Amino acid sequence: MKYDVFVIGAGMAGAAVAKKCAKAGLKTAISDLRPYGGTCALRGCDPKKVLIDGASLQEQVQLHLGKGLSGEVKIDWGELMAFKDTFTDPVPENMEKGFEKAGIDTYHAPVSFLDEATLQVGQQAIAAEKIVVVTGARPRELDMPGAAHAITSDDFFNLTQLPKHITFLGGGYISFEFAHLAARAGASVTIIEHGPRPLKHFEQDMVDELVRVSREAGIDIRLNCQAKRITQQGSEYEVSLEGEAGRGTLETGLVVSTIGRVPEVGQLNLEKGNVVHGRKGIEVNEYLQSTSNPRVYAAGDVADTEGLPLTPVAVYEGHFLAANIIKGNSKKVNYPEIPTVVFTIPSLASVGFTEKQAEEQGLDYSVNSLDARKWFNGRRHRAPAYAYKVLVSKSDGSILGAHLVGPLAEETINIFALAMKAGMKARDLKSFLFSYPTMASDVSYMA
Ligand SMILES: Cc1cc2nc3c(=O)[nH]c(=O)nc-3n(C[C@H](O)[C@H](O)[C@H](O)COP(=O)(O)OP(=O)(O)OC[C@H]3O[C@@H](n4cnc5c(N)ncnc54)[C@H](O)[C@@H]3O)c2cc1C
Ligand SMILES: NC(=O)c1ccc[n+]([C@@H]2O[C@H](COP(=O)([O-])OP(=O)(O)OC[C@H]3O[C@@H](n4cnc5c(N)ncnc54)[C@H](O)[C@@H]3O)[C@@H](O)[C@H]2O)c1
Repeated sequence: MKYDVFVIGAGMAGAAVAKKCAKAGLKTAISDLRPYGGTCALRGCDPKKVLIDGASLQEQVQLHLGKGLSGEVKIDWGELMAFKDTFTDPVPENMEKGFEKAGIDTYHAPVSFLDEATLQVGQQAIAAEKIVVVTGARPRELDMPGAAHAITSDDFFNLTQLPKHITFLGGGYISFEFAHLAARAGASVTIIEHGPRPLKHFEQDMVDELVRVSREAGIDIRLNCQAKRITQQGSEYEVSLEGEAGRGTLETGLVVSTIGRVPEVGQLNLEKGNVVHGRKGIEVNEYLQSTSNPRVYAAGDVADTEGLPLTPVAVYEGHFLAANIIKGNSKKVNYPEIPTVVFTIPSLASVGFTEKQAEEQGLDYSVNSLDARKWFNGRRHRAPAYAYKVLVSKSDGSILGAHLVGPLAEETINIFALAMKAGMKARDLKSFLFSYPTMASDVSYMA
C-alpha cells in the first residue's frame, strides 16, 4: 500500500490538509488513534463554549434580577453536559463520512514511523510520498507526589457530577474558563498559579479586571503558590501548598491539572523517521516542512511555528501546508494578527501587541484605555467588568494592539483584528458608521 499523502491526526489541521490534498487528486489517507474530530470539536473549544454559554446566560439573568426580571435560573449540570454531548457525539461519524465522500481512506490506529518513508499504522506498514504530522498537543505532565490523583481537561468534560470544591493547578486559559463555568454551576473553586501573574501573555491591566471579577464570583485565585503533593483522603483530596503565605493544605473534591499543553509526539517514533523535534514541537521551515526529512510536513499544535496553539491557526497552517504539498514548496506561511479569547464570564480578548511588547519593540504609541462600565453598553449589560486598552501608532495612526474585557469582547475583538489586517487607521474606525446600539459601536470610541 502506498499513498501520495498520509495524514497523522484527524483534528482541525488534519481535516484541512487531507481534504485539500484529496480535492487536488492526490491519493490521500488519514488515521487517528482516538475518535475523529480532534481536540477542538471533542475536548476543547466547542464543548467548552456550549457549557460556558449556559453559565453565561444564567449570569445575565442573575445580573438583571430586580431590573425587570425575577425568578431563579439554576444550572442543571447533568442536563448541561447532556446538551454539550449533542454537539460532540455526532462529530466522529460525520467527519468520517466527510472524508469518505472526499475519497480519503480512513484508518483508526496509532501511527508511528518505521523509517523516513514508511509508517506503522496499527498492524500495517504503509508507505507515503508525503507524510503530514498533525497530532496536536496533550496536557503537560504534572510532576509531584500524588500527581495521578489529578484529572485533565479531557476528563473534566466527562464529569457527571460537579464536586463541591474544585482545585485547578495553573492560571491559564483552561483553568480560568473552567473555573468560571464551575463557579456559576455552584462549585467553590480555587486556582493555584505558581507564577506571579495568571494569563501572563495577555494585557495585564485587563487581566487585573478579570481577576477582580473572578474573585467577586467567588473564585479563590492564589498566585506565587506551588502545589507540592496531592494526597487522597477517602473520596476527597488534600493538596499541600507552599507560597508567599507560607505552607498550608487545601481540602478539595477534585484536582484538575491545567498547567499547559505540550506537542503530542509521544507515540510517533520520530527518530526512526529522521524528524527533528524540540520542546516546542516538530521543527519546520517556512513551508511547514520538516527541517530534517523533506517528505514530512507538520502544522497545528504539534509544529514549532510562530502561530499560537489555537484552532484557527491550525486550520490556517493546514491550508498552507496542503498547498505546498500539492504545488511544491511555494507558499511561505505568514501570520496575520491573531485574535485570542479567554471565554470567561465576561470574556477577555486580545489582538496584536500588549503594552509591554510595544515597549520592548521600541514603538512610539499612544494608549486609549478606560473602565467603560458606565457607558450605555456597560450599564445595559449590568457588566461587572467592561474595560479596554487600545494602542495606536503615533507615526501613522495604525492600530498596534487591542485588549478588551467585558460583555461580548469575544465578538468585538474580531473588528479590531479585521481592521489591523486591512491596515485601517484608528481614524477609519472612529469615522465608521457602526449599527447602533451594538457592542461594536463602542469601537469608534475605543480606537
Ligand atoms: C480545553 C481546551 C479548550 C480550548 N479552547 C479553544 C478555543 O476556545 N479556541 C481556540 O482557538 N483553541 C482552543 N483550544 C486549542 C485548540 O483545541 C487546538 O489549538 C486545536 O485543536 C489544535 O488542532 P490540531 O489539529 O493541531 O490538533 P488536534 O485537534 O489535537 O488533533 C490531533 C489529533 O491527532 C491524534 N493523534 C495524536 N497522536 C497520534 C498518533 N500517533 N497516531 C494517530 N493519531 C494521533 C489525536 O488523537 C487528535 O485527534 C482549546 C484546547 C483545549 C484543550
Ligand atoms: N480560549 C482559547 O482559545 C483556549 C482555551 C483553552 C486552551 N487553549 C490553548 O491551550 C493551551 C493550553 O492551555 P492551559 O490553560 O493548559 O495552559 P496555559 O499555558 O494557558 O497556562 C498554564 C498556566 O499554568 C501555570 N503553571 C505551569 N506549571 C504549573 C504548576 N506546576 N503549578 C501551578 N501553575 C503552573 C503557568 O504559569 C501558566 O500560567 C493554551 O496556551 C491555548 O493555546 C486556548
